[in-house]
Amino acid sequence: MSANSERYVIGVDYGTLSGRAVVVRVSDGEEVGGAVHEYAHRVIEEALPGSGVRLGPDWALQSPADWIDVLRHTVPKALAAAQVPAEQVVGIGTDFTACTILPVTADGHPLCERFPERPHAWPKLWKHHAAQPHADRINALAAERGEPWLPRYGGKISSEWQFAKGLQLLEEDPELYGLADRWIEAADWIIWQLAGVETRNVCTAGYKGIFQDGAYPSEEFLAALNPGFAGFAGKLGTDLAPLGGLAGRLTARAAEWTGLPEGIAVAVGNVDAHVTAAAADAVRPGQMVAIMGTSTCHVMCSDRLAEVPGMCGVVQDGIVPGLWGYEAGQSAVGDIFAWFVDNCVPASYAERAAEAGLGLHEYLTSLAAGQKVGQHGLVALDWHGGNRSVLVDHTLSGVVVGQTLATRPEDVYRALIEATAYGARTIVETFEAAGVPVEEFVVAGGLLKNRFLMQIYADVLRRPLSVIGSDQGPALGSAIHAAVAAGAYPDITAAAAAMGKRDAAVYAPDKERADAYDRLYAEYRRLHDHFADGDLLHRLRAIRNEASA
Ligand SMILES: Nc1ncnc2c1ncn2[C@@H]1O[C@H](COP(=O)(O)OP(=O)(O)O)[C@@H](O)[C@H]1O
Ligand SMILES: O=C(CO)[C@@H](O)[C@@H](O)COP(=O)(O)O
Repeated sequence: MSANSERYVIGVDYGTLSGRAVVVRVSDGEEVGGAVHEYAHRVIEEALPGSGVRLGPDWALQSPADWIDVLRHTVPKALAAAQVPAEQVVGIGTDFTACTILPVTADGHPLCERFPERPHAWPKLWKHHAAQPHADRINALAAERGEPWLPRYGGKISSEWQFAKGLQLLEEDPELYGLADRWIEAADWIIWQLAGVETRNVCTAGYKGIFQDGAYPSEEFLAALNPGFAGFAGKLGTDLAPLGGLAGRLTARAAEWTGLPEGIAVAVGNVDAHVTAAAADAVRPGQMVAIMGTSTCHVMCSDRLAEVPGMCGVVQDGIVPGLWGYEAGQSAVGDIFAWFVDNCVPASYAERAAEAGLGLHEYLTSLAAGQKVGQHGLVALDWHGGNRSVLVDHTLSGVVVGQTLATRPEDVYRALIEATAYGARTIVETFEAAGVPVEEFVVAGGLLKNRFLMQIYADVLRRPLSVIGSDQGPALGSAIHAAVAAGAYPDITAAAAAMGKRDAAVYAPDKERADAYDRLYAEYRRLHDHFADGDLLHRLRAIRNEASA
């Protein structure tokens, strides 16, 4: 095929701090150009932009204007970097963090445009954890009534999800709740902006919107939570669009933002984690893909339906049509290392790192890598951002046990990395115990760059790690969905086989280290089970909240 008859697709990935676009060749998945745009407002955690209105603990918001800026900046830059004429682009696909969700009017305008001084008018980012009390009530009532959907979510829904955040909106700002004609995932809102039509994708509706077997939780259930909540599902959508489907065609307005031709295919919205499975060509049953960045998401297709305790969810067609899609997760992974580096390392370390020409992560890693397994005498719980799986409790918090006067920053840094690996092993073991085998563990995401960390995971998990062949997994995955929506491939599996990239067994476990880690993992599990009921950690959280109210 001559260069100017090649077809290309654009994948846009909306992350926690930035958005990126890649231009991808349809025939083989080659990424020919890309661009990143940092959100001007980053994560809004302390005060609202403009008004300065203070936010409570565990709040995390984003700005929709930042998302449009990503389209304006990254797509033209990525096209220029790729030296691909816009006329050769046949489709665009996007993925978002989930459940990043916002109240909008019937024509799609975010309420924060009209009410910028009201916290509940803004999109709540996935890691907004202030709806935990609402999630607790939903879980308690669902368990009491034996709601059939609850086991599909491992026995508990998360405070990150649509219903918990929606109930918080109703109870803390009922007037805004009334003004919100629609309550929509950012994953679907961005498609509305691109294609001019409101669609709801199967993936976010199934995992974050409790849509199971063709229905949301009943009006009766919702009314029992709060009579004003009875009609909440009316703000969602029941006509769900399949993954890889065509949501619509690029509007003139979106063509102007992006420089792309009006009328090209816009793929149905999707989630960053779930699209990455296609990017790694890992959409067959038993291939668990761990997307390791600020948080870790574990996604896996399976041909069997099982109730895995503490999983985020199992959704029919949730990753690719025709299979059950499972998701589990760890709320904070890279975020824990970032917290440590930002708050717990003395200036002398920063100086030595700078002298060595290293960042603090790399410097601490180089020091930690010289130790034997267990030499630091520590075991930690990776709960600094709460526990998504398998405990589903965001009011749990981090624990480090075994510190002495000899404990050094690199010891704690290594213990925190190990804790996240133990958390991943807990998830894998829980799936297998529930009858859903994990046959291959595939890693994607920003933490791949830390080879020492990857080796710890291989040793702790006692299994080889396969690695995605792209450092822009979600954006590549979105591009693959765009190719399907544009009709270039019959389905996601075929497109993933042609365009996705994976190297098998890149990290192999070392038997001696794996044996040593078995002992430490047993200690982690004891500590995990000891603190799992949240008795002490919940009390501490309540004291903190009272003191900072
Ligand atoms: N060398 C490193 N070792 C371990 N963690 C790192 C390293 N460099 C960055 N991080 C962490 O990786 C996370 C960013 O991951 P990335 O995949 O780029 O982001 P995102 O999850 O937002 O897509 C941050 O939380 C940061 O603390
Ligand atoms: O919750 C999900 C997927 O369901 C993720 O979007 C969320 O953890 C955010 O992921 P990142 O840490 O931004 O990669």
